Amino acid sequence: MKVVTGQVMQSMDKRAIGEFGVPGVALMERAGCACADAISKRFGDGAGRKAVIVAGKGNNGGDGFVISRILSQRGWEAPVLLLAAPQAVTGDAAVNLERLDSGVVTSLPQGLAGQEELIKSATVVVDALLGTGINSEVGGVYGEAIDVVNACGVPVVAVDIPSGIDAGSGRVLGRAVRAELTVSFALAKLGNVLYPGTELGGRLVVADIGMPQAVVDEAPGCEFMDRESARAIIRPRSVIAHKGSNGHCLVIAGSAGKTGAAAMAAQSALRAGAGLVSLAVPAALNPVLESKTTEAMTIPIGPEDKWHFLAGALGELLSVAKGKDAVALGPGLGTAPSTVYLVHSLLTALDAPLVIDADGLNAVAVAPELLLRRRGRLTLLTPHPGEMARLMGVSVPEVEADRIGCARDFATRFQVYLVLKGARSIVAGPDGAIAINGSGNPGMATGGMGDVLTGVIAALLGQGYHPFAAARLGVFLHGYAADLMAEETGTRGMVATDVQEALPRALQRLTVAEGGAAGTSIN
Ligand SMILES: NC(=O)C1=CN([C@@H]2O[C@H](COP(=O)(O)OP(=O)(O)OC[C@H]3O[C@@H](n4cnc5c(N)ncnc54)[C@H](O)[C@@H]3O)[C@@H](O)[C@H]2O)[C@@H](O)CC1
Ligand SMILES: [K+]
Repeated sequence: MKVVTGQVMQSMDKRAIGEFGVPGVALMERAGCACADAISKRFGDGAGRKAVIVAGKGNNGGDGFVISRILSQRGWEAPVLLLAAPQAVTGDAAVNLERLDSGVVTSLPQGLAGQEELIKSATVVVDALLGTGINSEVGGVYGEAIDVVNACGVPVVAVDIPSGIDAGSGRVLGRAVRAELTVSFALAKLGNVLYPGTELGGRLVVADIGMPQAVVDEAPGCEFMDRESARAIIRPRSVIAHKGSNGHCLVIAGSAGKTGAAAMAAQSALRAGAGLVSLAVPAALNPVLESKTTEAMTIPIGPEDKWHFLAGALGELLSVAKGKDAVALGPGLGTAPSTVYLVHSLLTALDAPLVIDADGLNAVAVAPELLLRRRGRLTLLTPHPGEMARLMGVSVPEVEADRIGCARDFATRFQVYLVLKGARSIVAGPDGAIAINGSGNPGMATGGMGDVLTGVIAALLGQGYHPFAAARLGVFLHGYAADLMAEETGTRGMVATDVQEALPRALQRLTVAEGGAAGTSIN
């Protein structure tokens, strides 16, 4: 599913109207109608139902006027509380304001004070205060109105996006409405799918409002990874496949106390469909990993009494890496200076597609310019916000304030593919392309989940997926496996090996056709 910024959506509206001759009032009619339909579907129709529409003076309010008219025709009582003088309403919104029966609209330029009882008596409150036109922090009467709506205890349906959310980032501009359902138009906005906006919007429905297909197709946006997008990437496995044709991955991982990271990365690569997995570990750890893993082949590297990799392991590792289809570097490596040195040498010497995580990233952060010396070889990094901050030399809050910007900036500057992990992981390509992952849940906020993702992505790279496809499918599959686990056992107490073991089921669900896939509800 494509998602766009609020600004892109506004220019799409202009293009549809100016270039394709679609009247703005027709777009508004379909937008209002889609909201009314969603409300009817959720609450039914007929007498005894009351929708209180809280409207601003822009086109978001205009949609609210249409909703009032349509619900009234369906037997609802649908009063409009307009936070402006009627003469402040212009354009398509004014056309729809005039179409309302007298007595339906109460003009309240001073705010909602005194309307609390009416609002509390509603079946549903419709939030039509602010949409993509929001241009500053919300305060004054709009801010107070948002507080009243949030305090009323009645289900709220947001028109396009909860009022107060920045459509380009999902940020709360001062304060924002909390809705149980959001009906967004033509395409979802970034603010509908990124936190905290996505959480405040509740369930999201994206409605077709008759935007010309060319306008939709040509709009610059990014991909939101949902089941459909994952299915479009995933390739069927050949019935005559053999272990050699499903990719041989090498995992370079482990140090004292971190054998689990190595085991999970290797095992997850197998669970994500790798044909063969070799696991190179510091020699002293080999007995532990021999018993921890069954299908993966362990390769002891370096002196028998060493619990971490030494710089001198380069030659051994390069010969082990020969002929491998993908290499995963980093899980549980530790940060011993000689290991960091080894990672730097491997960066410039390894030819196979390379996924770097965890301590591998900490080593890269010391000298990120080494990435540029990989000269056209494929590199994929999977930092969490802390690692991203170290890679960029900025603070974690700076990363969190602009996750897409940071991911894109690093990926284009260092010509790598990058997954910035976290709720709604961001995938960035060296050309600046962006995807946002839609799967996953808070149960994943535990140690080892990153090692599982590294294994999954390495397996996909090894099977020949393009790195941007491997990263997008990998993050979705990883989160989707966790979602399947959560369906069964909830999110508390979920551990990384649970997700690892659910990977085959997630793959199976994504490759078996789903009946009745019509509809655009995404969560
Ligand atoms: N033809 C179109 O452009 C269509 C637009 N649609 C609706 O129109 C919305 C966008 O409409 P607009 O561009 O009129 O913008 P909005 O209705 O989102 O709000 C803009 C109005 O709010 C004011 N405003 C901005 N930030 C504010 C703040 N922080 N506090 C108080 N007031 C603030 C602006 O001065 C402006 O008057 C979409 O979200 C969607 O709901 C739909 O009807 C589909 C068609
Ligand atoms: K709204």
